[in-house]
Order: sequence, then structure tokens, then C-alpha cells
Amino acid sequence: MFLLPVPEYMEGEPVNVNEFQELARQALPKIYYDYYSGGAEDEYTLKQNVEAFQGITIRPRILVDVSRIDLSTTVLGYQISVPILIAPSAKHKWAHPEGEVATARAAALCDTIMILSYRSTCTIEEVASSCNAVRFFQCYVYKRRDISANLLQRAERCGYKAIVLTVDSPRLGRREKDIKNKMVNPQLKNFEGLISTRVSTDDGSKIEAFDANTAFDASLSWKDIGWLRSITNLPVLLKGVLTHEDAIKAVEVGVDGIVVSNHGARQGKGRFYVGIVMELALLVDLGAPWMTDIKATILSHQRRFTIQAFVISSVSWINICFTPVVFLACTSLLYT
Ligand SMILES: Cc1cc2nc3c(=O)[nH]c(=O)nc-3n(C[C@H](O)[C@H](O)[C@H](O)COP(=O)(O)O)c2cc1C
Repeated sequence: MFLLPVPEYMEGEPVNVNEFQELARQALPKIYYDYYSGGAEDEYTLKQNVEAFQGITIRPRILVDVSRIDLSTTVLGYQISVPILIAPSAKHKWAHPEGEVATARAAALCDTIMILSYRSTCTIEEVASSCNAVRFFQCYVYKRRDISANLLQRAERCGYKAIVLTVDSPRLGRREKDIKNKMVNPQLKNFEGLISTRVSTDDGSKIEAFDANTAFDASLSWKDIGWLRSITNLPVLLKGVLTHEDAIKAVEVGVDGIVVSNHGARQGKGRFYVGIVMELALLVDLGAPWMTDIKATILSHQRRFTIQAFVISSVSWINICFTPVVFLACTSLLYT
């Protein structure tokens, strides 16, 4: 009988993804741990995200030759080793001194794509020069459009391959833990000389001013995709789509892909992950922050995708526009 070799276990090493979360809780100052792990308001949607994942089961088929498994796929034509991308997440330096540069190196090592957050703690240029990972750049649109244009054009010059426009946050979520911790948003290097990003909860401002609510352009609408197209030649993905109506609109305005996401329940009460996927699954942004078995998720995702293809089969162009991919966030917190 053939037995798989058991890797030597080092005392204290995590063997399950949930253990990383506990290690992070022990290692990080509470204010940062709460920032990374928290959700908006009463965290009801966050709990729903996690529970939805726990409810997913796999319908295994037997006697299939699995001696050679190839999980590689392509996203926007870029070959990656597994259908998992690193989702944009802000402020990696709060978890590790090397910040997003280390995350980009991890992406390169795993042969996948990193989406750099607009609100990163390393600059667009630092991350670009750190390794040869394929990188996308996530952005928000500020009232000061010149600032958004500045960052997008820098990303394009630095060889980022796509723009991921996050559209689920006309106003930022009210994260109660951050409010209680009196979290202070740092001045982000990408914005130096452009705008102050430093905001604190104890500077006399109201809770609504806690984050970038004063800077975000709440009037952003479908017509502005044209504006985005006019300032960049890169493909545009929309992140934060939660209904089939909006997915269809996204295709109509000519975006190159969508990311189904409720922002990890950080920006209010978007519909939770499984509910979204039952409506449509195109690019799937995982709704649970910590997963126990990534492979199981990919398999179940593919099964759901098949179901979705059936549900939306009358809208045949959707099948050719999108690649089924699982987006994973928080990777830097776990691995840097
Ligand atoms: C600490 C943290 C920061 C995030 N920052 C951003 C961001 O700057 N821009 C963005 O579009 N999404 C951001 N997100 C949302 C993620 O891209 C992703 O949608 C979310 O984490 C859901 O995936 P998960 O539940 O597997 O973590 C952030 C998520 C976390 C946890």
C-alpha cells in the first residue's frame, strides 16, 4: 500500500488556517487585529459570511483519476497556477514591516496575481519594483478626480495589468471596533503631496468623518466608467457587484470583468456570499475571512459555477466575458 509521506511537524506550527487567525491575534496590537478582522456595524453580515461557508458541502464523485491535478487557469490572459488571486487589502505594514512588497513577492512565488490596494502602505512604485508578479491595481474614485487619475496613471506606467474599481463603498462602513479603538488612519505614501489621508477619531470629527468619507466621490455612477476608460488603457474590473442586474449593466458599459464581493462585510450589509453566488457566480470574492480548506472551496466553487451557468444560460455572453476565479484576501496578514 502506498502511504503519503507525512511532513515533519514543527511544534507550534499552524496546521489549519484558523490557527493563523489566532496567531495573528496574539502577535498584533489589538487596534490592528481589530482593523483586519472586523466587520461593519454589528458584524451581522460578517457572521453570515462565515456561516454561509460552513454550510457548503461537496458532492464528491468517485473513481476519477486524480493522480495529476492541474488547477492552473488564466485571468485576463495571464496564466496563474491556481484560481486564487490576492484581493486588495489596505495597510499591510500594520501586519509586517515589509508590507505589500512582501505580499507581492508571495504572489510571485505562488505564481498568481496580486491586486494592490489604493490604500496600501508601500507605494505603487515600490511594489512594482519588488518582483515580477503580475499585479492589478485597485482604486476608489475621489471627489478630486485628479488624485485618482494620478494614481491610476502611475500604476499603468509601472506595469500594473488591470484596474479594479471598487464600487461598493460610496461611503465607508461604520466599523465599531475601530471607533472604540480610536483608530488613526495614517498618511499613506501614495498620496504624499496630493491629499492628507490622516484621519483620527479623536480629532473632534464625527464618526462619519472617521475614514475617507470626505474624500470619496459619492456621486460616482455608471456614466463615470467612461471617464475611467478615458484616463487609462488598462482593462477595468468592477469589484463589489452583488446582483445580476448590475452584472449585466457592467457588461453593457464594457468592463472587462467583475468581482462578486460584499467587501468581507466591512462596508455595510451587502448580501452574503452564498446568496450572491446562487444568483450569479462569475469572479467570486470569498465572503469568509478564514478558510479551513482552500481546495474544497475551489471544488465547491466550480460546482456552483456550473449551476450558475445553467441559471444564466440565456445570457450567453456572460460565459465568455468572465473567468471563474476565487479571490482571497488577508493573505499578507497570514503569510508575510
Ligand atoms: C483588512 C482589509 C482591508 C481591505 N482593504 C480593501 C481595500 O483597500 N480595497 C478593496 O477594494 N477591498 C479591501 N478589502 C476587501 C477585500 O478585498 C475582500 O473583498 C474581502 O476581504 C473579502 O474577502 P475575505 O472575506 O476572504 O477576506 C479589505 C479587506 C480587509 C480584510
